[in-house]
Amino acid sequence: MGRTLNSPGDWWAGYGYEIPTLQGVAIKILSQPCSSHWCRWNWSTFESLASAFWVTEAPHSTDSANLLKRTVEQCGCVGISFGHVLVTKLFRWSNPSSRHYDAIRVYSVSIKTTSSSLSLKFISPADIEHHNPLTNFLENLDMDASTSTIVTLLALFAITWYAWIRVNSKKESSSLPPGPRGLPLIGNLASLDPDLHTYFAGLALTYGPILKLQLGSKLAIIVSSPDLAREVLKDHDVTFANRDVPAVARIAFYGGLDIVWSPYGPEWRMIRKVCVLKMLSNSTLDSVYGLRRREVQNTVAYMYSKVGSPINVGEQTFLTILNVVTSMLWGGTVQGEERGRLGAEFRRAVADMTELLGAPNISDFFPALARFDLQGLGRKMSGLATRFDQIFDRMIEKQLNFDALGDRERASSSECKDFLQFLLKVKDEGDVKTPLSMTHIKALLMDMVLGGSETSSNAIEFAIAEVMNKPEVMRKAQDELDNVVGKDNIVEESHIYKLPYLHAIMKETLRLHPVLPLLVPHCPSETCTIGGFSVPKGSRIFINVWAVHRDPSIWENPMEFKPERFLNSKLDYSGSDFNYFPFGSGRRICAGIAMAERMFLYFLATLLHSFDWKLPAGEKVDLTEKCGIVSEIEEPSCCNSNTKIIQPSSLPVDCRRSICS
Ligand code: HEM
Repeated sequence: MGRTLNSPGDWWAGYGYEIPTLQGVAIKILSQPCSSHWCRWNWSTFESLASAFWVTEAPHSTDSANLLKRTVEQCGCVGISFGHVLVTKLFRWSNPSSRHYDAIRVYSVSIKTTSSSLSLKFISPADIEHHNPLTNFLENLDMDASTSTIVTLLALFAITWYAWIRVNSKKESSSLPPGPRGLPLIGNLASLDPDLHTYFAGLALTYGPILKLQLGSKLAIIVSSPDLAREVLKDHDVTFANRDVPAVARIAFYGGLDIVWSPYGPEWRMIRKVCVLKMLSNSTLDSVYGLRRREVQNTVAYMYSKVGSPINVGEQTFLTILNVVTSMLWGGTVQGEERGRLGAEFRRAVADMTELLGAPNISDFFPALARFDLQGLGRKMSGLATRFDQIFDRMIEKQLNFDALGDRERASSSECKDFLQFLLKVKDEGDVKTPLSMTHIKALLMDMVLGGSETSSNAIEFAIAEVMNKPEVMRKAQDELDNVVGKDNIVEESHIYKLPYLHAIMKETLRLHPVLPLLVPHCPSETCTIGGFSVPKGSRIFINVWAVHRDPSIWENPMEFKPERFLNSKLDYSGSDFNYFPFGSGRRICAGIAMAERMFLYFLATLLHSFDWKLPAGEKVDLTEKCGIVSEIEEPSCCNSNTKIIQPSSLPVDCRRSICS
């Protein structure tokens, strides 16, 4: 069913030829660009449009076929009749009084071109609508010749464009990664499990290391192998350095003006630089070691007062980290009586927020429905965000009043003591290119409170729970601490660099429990090829670091908590090895690694050095994970449950130091 035209200039007007229903086609291969108004397309345009072409029948008579041929010759350079233009005109020439053509049908053709030949392959007419709506439409319109030509041209353009889109979208969908078949409209939403990381890992076993899910109108791509993670986060780092911002994140993070959700660009660079330099760099962290020390010691004192009775380790850890973060931000902490009450309340609010951030939301899958907030997640997030906003407002006001009261020395000092003060100073100084607004400042505070507290405290809680389930690991860590710190000394941050086994515990904890198991979803700014598959611009990319960290082809006995595997390993948190990247990799790697590492090691070292921890005989901590965007232990390691008691054992037998506070 094809015909090849071998030489430029060769042309063919078939009449009832090759395909019985095809009555006539005018083709002339253009060897020269054409100047005729009939033919606006030169050869290269012709080539580029070739895959989305339309051929139109000539009028239904031998004469008109000849006329067609003659006309083509007269025009000198008419290519394949683009849709109806030629035919319409020809028909009018052959029978100017009639507006009726009884046999016009449109067939789509796929045209393959090489430098000197053009082959036409007619797609079965049965597949194609016989009464083309455009033709009918044109027939029924009462137009003069020039209007008709304009309308025809416009329609033609629309058809060509539509065909081009269809051909491309077909091409695109055939090159997308594999994935489970979905239902019309909702795609795979019906089968989506809220524990995304385990659900995705299960799917990867069937569909391979890159797969797709259609979530309403949103395409999700899931990557679960080191090689493909490298392609996304290293080879195409810039393209994937964007975020697909969930609707609830816009609410919580002031429209996404923070570091985590900002699109890649100068504004993101500016706010990230400000935070990293002035809050999260090693030199700033060194300068505020006193704050960490004070908070950790306060927590130890609190635990000491509870020796012999159960404590909620997760809550205490969270509060310690939160106090460190807030005292770095604006000098505020929660102490005394408020500690238990506010700690729990604050923790719940932060956990609720991160849970909402990871929750499947119809507003994301069908953005047109976002304004209805069908699941009420936006409303919930608004309520939580307002509480934080009020705290930020109070702190900012306090800071501004403090400066206005004329603590001149402080106000004029270039040495800003806390981060909020520094941010307000940067805002007032006003960088013209990328100014920092009050909304930016609040968005950054939200990043630090949310990003800084729950991630680190959940990781520490996982570590304590794992260590408690493996008394031999606890013993080794305590032996190392006794050797380096001494039994009756207090752990200082300077000790942590001499504790390889403790480092190994941290790495192993983040291997088995990367607290952001799918990182923060990335989003390509343009369509890209990953693992040979097309990953369309705007899709939501989940990198399943949790699955990579448990891949038996990479890790021996991956489910076992075994810090020793890291003792002689070069793996670190830099994201340069895609077998292990709990903090992500590339441009959007975690901005708080230095702080997380210090807090984790210093706090865990202090807890293990200060107390013996034990579970009731025969008990194990259940480490089942629950995951929004951040994972946590499903059943908190808490005192409320009779079965999961974690306690520092009572003095004088078990407190490991003579000075516990
Ligand atoms: C154990 C603790 C932590 C872990 C495991 C962790 C992990 C991560 C991960 C996986 C990402 C996303 C990377 C990506 O999308 O490719 C991230 C982003 C981020 N983290 Fe952390 N994080 C921790 C602690 C912290 C702390 C303490 C802070 C700051 C106080 C922080 C601030 C941030 C920020 C601002 C981002 C966004 C970076 C960007 O998009 O440019 N994180 N973190």
